[in-house]
Amino acid sequence: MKKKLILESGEVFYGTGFGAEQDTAGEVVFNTGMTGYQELISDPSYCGQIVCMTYPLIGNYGINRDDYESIEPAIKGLIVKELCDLPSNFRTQITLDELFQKKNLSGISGIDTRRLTRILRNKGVEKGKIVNADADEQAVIEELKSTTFPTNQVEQVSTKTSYASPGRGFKVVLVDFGSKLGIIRELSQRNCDIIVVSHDTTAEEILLMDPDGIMLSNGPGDPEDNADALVMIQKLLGKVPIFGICLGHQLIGLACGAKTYKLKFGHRGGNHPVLDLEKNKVAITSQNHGYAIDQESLKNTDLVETHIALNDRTNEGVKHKIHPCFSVQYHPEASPGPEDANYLFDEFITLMEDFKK
Ligand SMILES: NC(=O)CC[C@H](N)C(=O)O
Repeated sequence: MKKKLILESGEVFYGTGFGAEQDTAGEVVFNTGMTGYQELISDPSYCGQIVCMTYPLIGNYGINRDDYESIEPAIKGLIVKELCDLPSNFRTQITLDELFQKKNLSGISGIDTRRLTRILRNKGVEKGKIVNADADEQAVIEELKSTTFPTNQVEQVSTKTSYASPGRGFKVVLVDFGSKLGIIRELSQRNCDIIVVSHDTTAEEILLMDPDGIMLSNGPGDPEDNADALVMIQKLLGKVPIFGICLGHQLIGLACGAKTYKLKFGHRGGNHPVLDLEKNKVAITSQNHGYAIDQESLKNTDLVETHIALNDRTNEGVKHKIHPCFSVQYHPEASPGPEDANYLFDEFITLMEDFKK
C-alpha cells in the first residue's frame, strides 16, 4: 500500500502504509522516545495528532496487554522510519501493524523522519495528512490550509461517567481530562481510594464526594479551550489539596490568572531534563506537551515557579503560595520513560496528610 504524507507547507514524503487503509489528517508532531511507542499511541493527550517517531526502528517488541495508557487510542496516526513486522519479546501479543488494523488507525513507514523532524523543528508543528500515493497533492494542501481541527479533544477522551478504583487510603478525585492509566496506577500503588470523574464535573459535585485530594490529569489540546474547568479549580483551591499534571498543570496556571502559549514544536519524549529550582536537582522526565505556562504572566499571580526545562528554560512546574496546590508540566507517572519524578506522588500523599492535621 503506497502512501504519502503531505504537510500543509507543501512538503511531501513517500512511504508505505500500515494499519487501516483510510486517509488520516492531524497536527504532525515528533516524539524523541527510543521506546514506549505503545504507551504514546494510547496516551489520550495525542488526540488529534499524527506522531513522528524520531527513533528509526519502531515496533520491535510488539504490543502487549499491559502497556496501554488508555483503552481506545485517540492518536490520529503514526509516522516511522522502519516498522518492525517480526517483533521479539516475551510479552508480545500482536504486532504494531495488527494493533493499527484492529483499532482502525493509519500509519506510514519508510519516511525520512530526520528530514521531517528538522522541518517541524524549524517551521514549528503543522497540519498534515497521510493519503494514497496517487492523491492530488495540491488539493490536499488546499484542504489542509482551509481545515480547522476540532477543539473539543478533552470532551472526546474524558470519561462520560464517573467510576471508582477503590483503595483503603486517601480519597482522591481524579478529574479526567484524558488521563493516562499511569496516573491511576501510581495513586493505586499508594492505596488511594480513587473516583475518576468527567472533565465537566463541577466543584460542588466534587466536594460532595468529600475527597482528601484532587488530581487534575493530563489531556489533549489547547488549555484555553477548557473554561469550565477553570471555574471548578478556582472553587476548589484552598478547600482540598490539588496536584496537577501536564494539562492539569496548565489549567491551574490559567485558573490562577497566568497565561499559556503554544510552543513552536513542543516537548515530546522520555529524555527531557528538568531542574527543580527548590532542590537544585535535575530529573530526566517524560514529556508530551505543545503548550506551556507563560513565565512572565506568573508574576501577577499567587503561583511560584518550581521547575524549568533545561533544554529551553520554559516553565515545568508551579506551586501556590497560599493554598496546598502544586503541579508539573511533565509526567511523573512516566509511562513511558524514566521514573525520576515519581516522588511527586509521595509529595501529594504528604500534602494530603498535612492538610488533615
Ligand atoms: N500531556 C498533556 O497533558 C498535554 C497538555 C496540552 N494538551 C499540551 O499539549 O500542552
